[in-house]
Amino acid sequence: MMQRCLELARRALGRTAPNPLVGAVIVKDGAIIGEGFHPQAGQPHAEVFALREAGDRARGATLYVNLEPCNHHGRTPPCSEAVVAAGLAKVVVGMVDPNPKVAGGGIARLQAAGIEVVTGVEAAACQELNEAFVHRILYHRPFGILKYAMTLDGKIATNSGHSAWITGQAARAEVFQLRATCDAVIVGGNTVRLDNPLLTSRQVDGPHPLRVVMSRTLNLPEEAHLWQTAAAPTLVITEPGVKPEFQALLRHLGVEVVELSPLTPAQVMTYLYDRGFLSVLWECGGTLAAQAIADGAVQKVLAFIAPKIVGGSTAPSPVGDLGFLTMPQALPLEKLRWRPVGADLLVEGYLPQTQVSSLE
Ligand SMILES: Nc1nc(O)c(N)c(N[C@@H]2O[C@H](COP(=O)(O)O)[C@@H](O)[C@H]2O)n1
Ligand SMILES: [Zn+2]
Repeated sequence: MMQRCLELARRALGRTAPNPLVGAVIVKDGAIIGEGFHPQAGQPHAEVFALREAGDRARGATLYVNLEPCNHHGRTPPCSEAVVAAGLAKVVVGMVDPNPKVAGGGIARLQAAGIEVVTGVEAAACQELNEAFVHRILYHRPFGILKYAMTLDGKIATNSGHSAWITGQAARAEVFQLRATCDAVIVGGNTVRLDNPLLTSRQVDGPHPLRVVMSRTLNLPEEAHLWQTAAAPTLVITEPGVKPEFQALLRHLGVEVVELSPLTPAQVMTYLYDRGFLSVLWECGGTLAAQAIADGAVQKVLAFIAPKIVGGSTAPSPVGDLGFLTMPQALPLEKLRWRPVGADLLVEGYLPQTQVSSLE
């Protein structure tokens, strides 16, 4: 039943920020009598949809939900009260809500009403599904994912800068899917100049991430796909007073332009946090990727590795200079996983939070 909750919750991937992904199932006499998921911030919570479907049959039933029912008045009223009012006998919870406004209060409210509560069911899967929400709550920043594609000899382009395509169709399809789950995708000016990317999820009805360009100089081509196609919203972040005429042109083309000082990954993440973002995908070149890592703006790394060798002594690599001089300084990835994607290999891992923030 908890797996079913996670399946329902995933239907809203990429659409709930700043809220978590939540699914709920109500079971009575071995049969599902109500289901729901949280579709979007401002909309009812998953539990409410499940309770609505179950109606009066919810009395004496069991609710399964991957996140503790809320116990506060936010954009919506507390689910704990709705669960108590509906007369449920038992609630099975995947994980406690790290939101300080909830943080065990929902469970305590249910128990005080005589409802049996079981917690920690499929806890690891529940934590992983909402890793961005948890990170946002704990660190007051969106969850950063660095994704890159490289050859087996560690190059993201040839000596001359040519990079299309390193990986095959299956890996590229997986990246489109990944973009659909993230709230923003960030590149630097160099990527716009060299690759002219579209940065959408390629899905007809979206969701698409907000496409963010960090550019100190605004030396960007007027004809870039990002502003010549209305495929998804675009935000250009630069420093105060840079090229006001080009800024005006971008705004005229429907691009949002924001000035930040200093223009650093840390500052950009704080800005995106304030806008309510949960997850940010770094699809940038090596220089910006290194800055993002050093600023603690990357929590997870997704490396697509193509089984080919391109060579080249000046061919770029995915992460630029981190200022390390000895191998023991290298950042070890944790919770490593790998799997084939078509003819390529995807390696996933997490940067240790303490080690990275000590670089700041
Ligand atoms: N248990 C649970 N189910 C859902 O469907 C949810 N969206 C949440 N979210 C929790 O409540 C906060 C948002 O409240 P409002 O949507 O503003 O009322 C969110 O931060 C989570 O703590 N929980
Ligand atoms: Zn709720």
